[in-house]
Amino acid sequence: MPMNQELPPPPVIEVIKVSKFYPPDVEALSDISFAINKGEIVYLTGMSGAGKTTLMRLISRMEKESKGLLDVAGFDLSKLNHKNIHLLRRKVGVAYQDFKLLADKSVADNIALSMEVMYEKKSVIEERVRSLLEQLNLSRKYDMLAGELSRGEQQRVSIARAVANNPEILLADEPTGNLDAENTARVMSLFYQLNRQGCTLLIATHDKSLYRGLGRRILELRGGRLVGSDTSFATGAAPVEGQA
Ligand SMILES: Nc1ncnc2c1ncn2[C@@H]1O[C@H](COP(=O)(O)OP(=O)(O)OP(=O)(O)O)[C@@H](O)[C@H]1O
Repeated sequence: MPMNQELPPPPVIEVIKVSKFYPPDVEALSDISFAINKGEIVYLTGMSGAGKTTLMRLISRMEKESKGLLDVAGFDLSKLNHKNIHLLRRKVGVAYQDFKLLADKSVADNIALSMEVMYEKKSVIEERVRSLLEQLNLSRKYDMLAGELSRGEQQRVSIARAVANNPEILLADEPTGNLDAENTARVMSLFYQLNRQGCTLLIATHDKSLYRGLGRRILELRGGRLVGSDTSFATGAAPVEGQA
C-alpha cells in the first residue's frame, strides 16, 4: 500500500467469534462474526427464537457474551463495567423489543430523561421531544402516562427515546412489530433521516417487507448461527427508502 494512502476507518460494530449459552444447555448464539461500518444500514433477520434479541442484547451490553469479542463504538465491551457503561450508552441508542418505558412517567418525561443525562438545556430537550412526537404521530400524547398508551404507541415512544440523543449507532429490535403501515412508514422514515445524518443502523426484524428490494445488507440468523450474511434482497418492488 502506498505510504500516503489512508487506512479505512475501523468498523463501528465488530463481533468476533461470539457465543452465548444459557443454563442448563441453551446455545442461543454460536460462533458469530461480522463487522458493520459507519453509516451502514444492516437488517438482522431470522425466525422466532433464532437469536436476534440475544445478539442485540450483547451488542448493547445488556448482557455479557459467553465467548468471543465485541467492539462497539470504539469500546471493547469486555472492559466496560457499571462505572463506565454510560460512555457506551451516550453513543448507542437502543429501542428494545419490550420497550422498557417508565410506566408512571409521562411520554415527554420518558424521552426527556434520556437527554438529561447528556446535560442538554431544557429548551433544547423540549423542542426535540415535540419534534420527535410530531414525526411519530404522537403529539397529542405528550402529557399522558406511558403506562396508559397502546402497545403501538409505547413502541413509538421507546423509539423516540432511543433516537433523542442523535446516537452514533441505533440498535432497534423489532421496531415495527406493533405498528400499522402508516406508523411503520413514519418510523422507517425517521431511521433513514438519522442514517443520512451519519447514524449507523442495526435493525432486527422478521418482517421482510421492511428491507425487501432495498439492496441493503442482511444478516440472517438460523438456530443461533449466522447464515447468508451479506446477502441483499434486490428482488420485488423497490419501495422508496425513507418516504412515509
Ligand atoms: N434468559 C434466557 N434463558 C434461557 N434461554 C434464553 C434466554 N434468552 C433467550 N433464550 C433462548 O435463546 C434462544 C434465542 O432467543 P432470542 O430471544 O434471542 O430469539 P429471537 O430471534 O429474538 O426471537 P423472537 O423473534 O421471537 O424475538 C431461544 O431459544 C430462547 O429460548
